[in-house]
Amino acid sequence: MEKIIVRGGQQLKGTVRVEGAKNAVLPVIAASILASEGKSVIKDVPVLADVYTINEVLRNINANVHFENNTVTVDASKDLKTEAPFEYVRKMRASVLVLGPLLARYGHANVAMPGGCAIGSRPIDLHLKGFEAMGAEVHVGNGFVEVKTQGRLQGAKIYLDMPSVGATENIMMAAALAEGKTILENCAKEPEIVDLANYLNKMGARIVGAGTETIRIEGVEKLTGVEHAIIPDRVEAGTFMVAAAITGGNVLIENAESEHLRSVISKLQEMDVNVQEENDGIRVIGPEKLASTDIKTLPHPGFPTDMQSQMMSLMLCAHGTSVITETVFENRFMHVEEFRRMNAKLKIEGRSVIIEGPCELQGAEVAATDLRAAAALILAGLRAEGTTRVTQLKHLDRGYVDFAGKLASLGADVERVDENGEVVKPVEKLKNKHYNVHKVIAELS
Ligand SMILES: CC(=O)N[C@H]1[C@@H](OP(=O)(O)OP(=O)(O)OC[C@H]2O[C@@H](n3ccc(=O)[nH]c3=O)[C@H](O)[C@@H]2O)O[C@H](CO)[C@@H](O)[C@@H]1O
Ligand SMILES: C=C(OP(=O)(O)O)C(=O)O
Repeated sequence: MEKIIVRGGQQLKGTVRVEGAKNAVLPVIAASILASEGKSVIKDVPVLADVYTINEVLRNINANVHFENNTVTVDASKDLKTEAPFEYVRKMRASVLVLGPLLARYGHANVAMPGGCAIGSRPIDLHLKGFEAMGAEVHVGNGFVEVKTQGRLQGAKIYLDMPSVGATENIMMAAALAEGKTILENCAKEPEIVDLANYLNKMGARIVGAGTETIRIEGVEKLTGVEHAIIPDRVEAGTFMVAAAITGGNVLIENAESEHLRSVISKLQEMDVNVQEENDGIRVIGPEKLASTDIKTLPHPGFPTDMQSQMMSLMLCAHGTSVITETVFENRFMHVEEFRRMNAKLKIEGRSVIIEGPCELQGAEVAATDLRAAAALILAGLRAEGTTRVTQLKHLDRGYVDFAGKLASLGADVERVDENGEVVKPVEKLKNKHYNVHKVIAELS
């Protein structure tokens, strides 16, 4: 089994560059199948397992997809199939984002139901209610959700019970090709929603209001492939900000967009971390003594749930009592048990975790329970006494490009090895696993 081995105690110094955002690129790649003519060229794409998974979903429905030099090219101009099987949705819930585009373009989609995952039950009822409001019939059975409509979808007024990111994206993509006007209220305001709307508008869509509570979409008859560069990953940036802070280091996080990170910056400052906004990114200088604070996760612009476990690592090292309250997902505390193995003093009370810091963190063998927990355990390992070994790295590879390598370039004593103790290069491994087969097929055809 592969593991990341961290020997704690090094202060991180230097510059690290943030990749394109996983949570922006997945909906953008899904949206590319709305283009019935022209090629879509998506740039600044991170080399992540999730990107390969969404590419596979698209290939499986007959789109032509290439991924090279951080660029994904999609040609969806020929007729596509309208089904996405469970093997992809199981690996990555964002596969359900093909529902809206397929429904809007073909009047039909049949996608495996995503099911629960380590952070909560994660239903898609709001996506489906939106499609129904636009005239689609929804049928759930045998582990699949089938949506269909006679003729085009009809624009509608839709109020989301909660500002779901995925529902906002799926409905916005469907409405882009619907007949008439859709008004989507109480929608998600995340930067990734704005990136998707910008991309759709370049394709020919007519969307206004993305990034606010109300999005208005005037449906158009067709969309065309275009070029688009993905926004920087605010969660990867935030994770490196914590890495700098937890080691008392001094790191410039290049390409980090401070406007997307206001809530994270504000909490770090409350903890006495020095955060400086520079022209090319954000510099973070860790203090000698971290102050405690409280955090409540909320939809954007509130504190992001995807930074909750990393901030928990930092709070373990802060002086005083800190409280984290998770309001977005009902089960996103699986990492607490793993932190306890590292001598962390914390307890769960309902939807909150109470942390008594500073804890004398000790290196231990721990298992990642989800994507962000993987990063959080490695961050704690940077500060712990002794050696930490983190397993279950499939979670990490979903959302971080060579996390161990980037930390090592900042001076961390960290390496990723396989069961024989051989050093693993995750990016090359991913490329070899996924890319070559398709390259050969493309060259032969
Ligand atoms: C690929 C991607 O972009 N993933 C992000 C996206 O996930 P995702 O789009 O799945 O998250 P949502 O915003 O939809 O989920 C937020 C909450 O709404 C609930 N809900 C959602 C849809 C629905 O139909 N019914 C319902 O009850 C969920 O169970 C959850 O409790 O936003 C989350 C919240 O910021 C992030 O943690 C994920 O990293
Ligand atoms: C929860 C996350 O992603 P996903 O929605 O793809 O599971 C995440 O990025 O932290």
